[in-house]
Amino acid sequence: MEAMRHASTFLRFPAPPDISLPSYALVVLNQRLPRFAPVLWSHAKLRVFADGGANRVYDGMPNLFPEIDPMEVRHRYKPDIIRGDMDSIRPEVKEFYVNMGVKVEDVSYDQDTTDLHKCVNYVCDSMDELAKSNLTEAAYSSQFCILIAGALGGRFDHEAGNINVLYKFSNIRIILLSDDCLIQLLPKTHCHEIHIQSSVEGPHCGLVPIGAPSASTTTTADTGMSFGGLISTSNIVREDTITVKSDTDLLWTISIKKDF
Ligand SMILES: Nc1ncnc2c1ncn2[C@@H]1O[C@H](COP(=O)(O)OP(=O)(O)OP(=O)(O)O)[C@@H](O)[C@H]1O
Ligand SMILES: Cc1ncc(C[n+]2csc(CCO)c2C)c(N)n1
Repeated sequence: MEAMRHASTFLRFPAPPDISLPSYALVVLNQRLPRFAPVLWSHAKLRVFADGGANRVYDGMPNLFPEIDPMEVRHRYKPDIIRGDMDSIRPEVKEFYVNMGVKVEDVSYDQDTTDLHKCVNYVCDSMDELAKSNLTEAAYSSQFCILIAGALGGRFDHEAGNINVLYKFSNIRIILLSDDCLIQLLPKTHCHEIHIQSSVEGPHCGLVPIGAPSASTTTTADTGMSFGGLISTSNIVREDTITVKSDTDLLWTISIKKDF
């Protein structure tokens, strides 16, 4: 079985010279903007604000650059699109981005999917176009990922909806991020090789079987896990590379360091 490689090199600043960064899109949600948002922004191929996520960049990005005029900062961080049901973006924020020429797409006719889901659909459609023009299918699927800023914290229904998007799009690498941790899905179709970036992440980590119980998950040892039974939380990363193989899809989570 083919090993899938994971490495949160996108968090490292400056970008490591010896390792190529994955090609990724950035989606900003309506939750506290991570302090490392400018690092994620700088290498993103596509930048999308999910509805009220626009308010977070408009209000929060200037705070990360206190020495620069707030309006100048806002002009520097211009997204490719703002998409969602448009019930959270403030009118003056919408006007600001529309005046900059940003497309604002109201997709409120769909009341069965969240704004994050709608943004992931947009990224997939855009990347299909890019893939056709630029990359081979294999290179595209192995390298490309979607980083979701502001996916955790606050309302649990939103967090659950965000995690559900990982399962709905299990064939795409999607990484949920907050200031404190990241979460991604490890599909059972692959064995996984996680290369820990110890300057920016760890040591706390977990493997959580939310969708279905696991009769066998192998890391350093072999164990069964189930939600309601044993789950692997409050672990400490002890190796540079973690390998995981399971008979069920698992959530991988690791803490993000406070001081990088
Ligand atoms: N507290 C939160 N925690 C995690 N994710 C959030 C939170 N608040 C919003 N989000 C994410 O940001 C996206 C956009 O948020 P926004 O508030 O604009 O959405 P919404 O669909 O209007 O939500 P609501 O349910 O409040 O009407 C949501 O789809 C969700 O993915
Ligand atoms: C069973 C069920 N529960 C809740 C909603 C409502 N809902 C889910 S996503 C969404 C859009 C939010 O931006 C809304 C309103 C639904 N449709 N079906």
